Amino acid sequence: MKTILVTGRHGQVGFELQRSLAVLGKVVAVDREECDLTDAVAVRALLDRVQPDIIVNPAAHTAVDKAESEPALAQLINADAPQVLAEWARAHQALLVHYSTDYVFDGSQPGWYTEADRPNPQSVYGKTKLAGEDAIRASGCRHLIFRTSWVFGAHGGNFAKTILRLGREREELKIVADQRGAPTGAMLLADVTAQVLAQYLHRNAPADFPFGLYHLVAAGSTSWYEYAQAVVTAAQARGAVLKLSVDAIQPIPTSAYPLPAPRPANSCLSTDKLRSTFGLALPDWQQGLAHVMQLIC
Ligand SMILES: NC(=O)C1=CN([C@@H]2O[C@H](COP(=O)(O)OP(=O)(O)OC[C@H]3O[C@@H](n4cnc5c(N)ncnc54)[C@H](OP(=O)(O)O)[C@@H]3O)[C@@H](O)[C@H]2O)C=CC1
Ligand SMILES: Cc1cn([C@H]2C[C@H](O)[C@@H](COP(=O)(O)OP(=O)(O)O[C@H]3O[C@@H](C)C(=O)[C@@H](O)[C@H]3O)O2)c(=O)[nH]c1=O
Repeated sequence: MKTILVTGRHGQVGFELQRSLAVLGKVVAVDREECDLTDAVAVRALLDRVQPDIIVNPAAHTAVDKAESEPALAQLINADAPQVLAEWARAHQALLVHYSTDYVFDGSQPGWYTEADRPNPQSVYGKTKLAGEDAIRASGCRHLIFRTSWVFGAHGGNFAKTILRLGREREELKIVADQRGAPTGAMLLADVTAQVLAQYLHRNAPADFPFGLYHLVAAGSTSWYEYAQAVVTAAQARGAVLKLSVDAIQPIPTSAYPLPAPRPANSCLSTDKLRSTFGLALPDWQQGLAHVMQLIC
């Protein structure tokens, strides 16, 4: 039986991976206490003890604005730690599965970003996540990097839950309407990860598996403003008591909502490569959101 190590088990994606990967082998899921990614010695010791065939690393410094004031910590978690995992994977012929972000792009390009498009991150978070990708590629290990966007789930913190909380507290909300992307369910990310890993394992972990970088997001796109409207509409349909009505959400430009970290205006990622390589269909973002709203409302 294969051993699969999952980091960040209390995170949105780490939580869902424990369920999705259980059918593939023995899942060892660790949290920050058991595996502090800022401590390379401890990380190597854990890897030596667990001897994973597959390392799945959803753990990251995901506080986008906070990262601006703690770039060294973000670098340690988002770039240096993946390098440690990758070097161990390379030395032990293990597969490393890693997650990255739409924030590696500056968002100035129209249309859908493909894996061939040049990243140009504008935030510390985006820069350190790209450095993590680069370190994994440079290591020469077997790897799958899934770039995703706007992750939500029932477990953990995310934009949808923030809107629900604010909707209980406030009668009005102003939400940026000029940033577009695809809200992507943590469950979908975990399930697609499991599907791809099943193909890898069923083919007996071949050296010529199509490793590499894949964009993995739900189908469709929206703005944060429309996304907030969808959350409030779904919550009200489920009988949630909110002070906020959908009509009281106002669209604003990014310039009217200044934050420490810049966000890309266009976060839309093409999933053509993932779908054609692995024969997978990706549902609309609304489908995953409806499911999560059932769980949290
Ligand atoms: N959230 C999003 O919108 C998006 C996320 N991604 C990427 O997807 C992946 C999964 O994201 P998501 O599940 O939302 O992230 P979360 O923020 O929900 O979870 C991150 C996890 O990382 C853990 N972690 C943070 N610092 C350390 C550390 N020093 N040592 C060990 N563990 C640590 C956290 O531990 P603790 O529970 O103790 O805090 C937490 O469990 C990440 O790589 C992220 O960059 C990409 C695009 C969008
Ligand atoms: C709460 C709030 C946010 N916003 C805007 C700010 C921002 O532009 C946008 C999203 O807000 P947040 O700060 O919640 O989301 P943010 O932390 O930027 O989310 C990002 O997280 C990282 C981890 C990723 O990798 C990205 O894909 C993306 O999901 O909504 C408003 O306009 N009004 C509001 O009341």
